[in-house]
Amino acid sequence: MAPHASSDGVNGSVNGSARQDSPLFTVQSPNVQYTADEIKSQYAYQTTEVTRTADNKLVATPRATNYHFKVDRKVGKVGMMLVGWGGNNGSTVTAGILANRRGLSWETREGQQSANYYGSIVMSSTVKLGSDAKTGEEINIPFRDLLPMVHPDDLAIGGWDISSLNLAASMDRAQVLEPSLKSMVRKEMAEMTPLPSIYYPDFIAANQEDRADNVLEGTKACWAHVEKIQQDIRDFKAQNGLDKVVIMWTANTERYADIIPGVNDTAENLINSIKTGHAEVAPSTVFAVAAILEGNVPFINGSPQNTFVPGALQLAEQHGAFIGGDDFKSGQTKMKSALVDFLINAGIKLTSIASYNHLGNNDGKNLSSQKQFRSKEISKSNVVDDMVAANHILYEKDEHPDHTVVIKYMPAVGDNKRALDEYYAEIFMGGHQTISLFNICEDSLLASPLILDLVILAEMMTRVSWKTDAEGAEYKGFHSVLSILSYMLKAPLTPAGTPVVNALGKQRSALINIFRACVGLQPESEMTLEHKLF
Ligand SMILES: NC(=O)c1ccc[n+]([C@@H]2O[C@H](COP(=O)([O-])OP(=O)(O)OC[C@H]3O[C@@H](n4cnc5c(N)ncnc54)[C@H](O)[C@@H]3O)[C@@H](O)[C@H]2O)c1
Ligand SMILES: O=P([O-])([O-])O[C@@H]1[C@@H](O)[C@H](O)[C@@H](O)[C@H](O)[C@@H]1O
Repeated sequence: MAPHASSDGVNGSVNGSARQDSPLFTVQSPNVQYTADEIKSQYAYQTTEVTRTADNKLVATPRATNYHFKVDRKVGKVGMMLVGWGGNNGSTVTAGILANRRGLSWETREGQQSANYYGSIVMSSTVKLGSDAKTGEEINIPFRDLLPMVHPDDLAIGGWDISSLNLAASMDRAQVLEPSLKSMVRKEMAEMTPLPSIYYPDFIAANQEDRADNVLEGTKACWAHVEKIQQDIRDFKAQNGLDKVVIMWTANTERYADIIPGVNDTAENLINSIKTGHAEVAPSTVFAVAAILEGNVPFINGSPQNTFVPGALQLAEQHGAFIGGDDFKSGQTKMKSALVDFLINAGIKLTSIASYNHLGNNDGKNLSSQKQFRSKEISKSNVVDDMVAANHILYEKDEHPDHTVVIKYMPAVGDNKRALDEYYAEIFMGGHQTISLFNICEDSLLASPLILDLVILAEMMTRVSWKTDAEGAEYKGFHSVLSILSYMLKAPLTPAGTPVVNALGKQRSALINIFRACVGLQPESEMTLEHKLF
């Protein structure tokens, strides 16, 4: 088959094909074995265990835990199903894949523009592999070459929307892409039509009702909805000959669901609540349950609502299903998670963070409703907690900077969100530093690459397994909650009882170093002793 089968335009899907794995590098080590199908590694996980003495002194003890990792090298054919496919993000990421797949370039006011995957950590960032044996210079490789990952060009694309517009009309409605580019993908996009979806009006803003003309019967959860979504997944897989599907929620932000004992607090209660049509089960939770029960269908929540109520979390763990979320970290918050990390680690005491933004797209329209805004306010506000808590020199226990989040809907600016931030800090000897940022984020052009990274990395994790050195230990998958995805998310979901890390640098290092461990490589320490000890 050609590297990328042209889109066959089947409703709800666009065909793709698998790309074979030809590694850019191999690791020469007794701890790493390569076969045609697998990479197996033995890895000494180095940590430092800290204990406290009776007189409150700390004792640090190096520890090494041996793990065995196994990577399935066969990527197979992968599909991405977007909930909210007809939205700004959904139509933009779809056009982006088509343009890259065909190697398009188009005329803009600034001249000729070629398709790219800028903003994707997988496709457009590099990582340090090591140093040249002869010259000592850094050797950096594309992130995507760390492990055999699906190429976004090869993704089959499908999904659902409560709006019936085909993807060409959705692309026009989004007003994100250049007309010259749109004209080049219009025909293919026009052949893509979102599958009808479930619509429970109470969970999104009332101002969304005018686009809800592609909805399944029923305005609250029912088991038929779960079964219909599962059938849609199976049909999509069959139509495209897929080995795997990843589902991404990029539909509107929902209000938070109340956590109600007996309703959504356990897996059993949640399933029963769906079966009995309880009104407090959100569409996003119904999609998550359908994906979890379908099996081997990772479900990622790109929006801030609490899709993963306790019952959904328990169900995912019971089924060993991968879930991840919440809320793409695309612009204002991504900048914040890097800047706050830098300032506090530089010993500068942030005392106030004011984050305002206005935008004019449909996301902004939905967020103009208080309940939906509240979901976003929560995800945008918690992003500094871990960095503040880590520095007890600057902050007393439970002390934190003032932090406010304001979002206004201003239709005129469309998808080109204006983010205005002020960071106010105490510095040496009573001084103050004020950092004022004006950040025009083209929201969908920043979020679309994150959708690809989340899908590619979630699929990658379905092909990674691990075991300990224990006698008779069996390989198994990572925990159901994919906290490894946190770099792309504002409010990273983590396994119960584990810490939430928002610092952008730590998130990226964790992702890279776990992938390095899969091929038996220790983290890059950046010590470069070879340049210091001679
Ligand atoms: N930079 C960003 O764009 C960004 C960043 C972080 C989070 N997000 C979140 O991503 C989501 C999508 O953003 P967008 O700009 O594409 O918004 P959008 O409003 O353009 O698209 C959302 C789509 O979801 C559809 N929809 C709503 N309810 C649905 C349902 N139950 N089933 C299927 N489809 C449904 C709508 O019809 C719409 O087409 C929003 O929740 C937003 O908060 C976006
Ligand atoms: O990722 P980020 O730029 O901090 O946050 C964004 C918000 O500022 C914006 O108001 C909202 O509409 C987007 O969905 C996104 O959540």
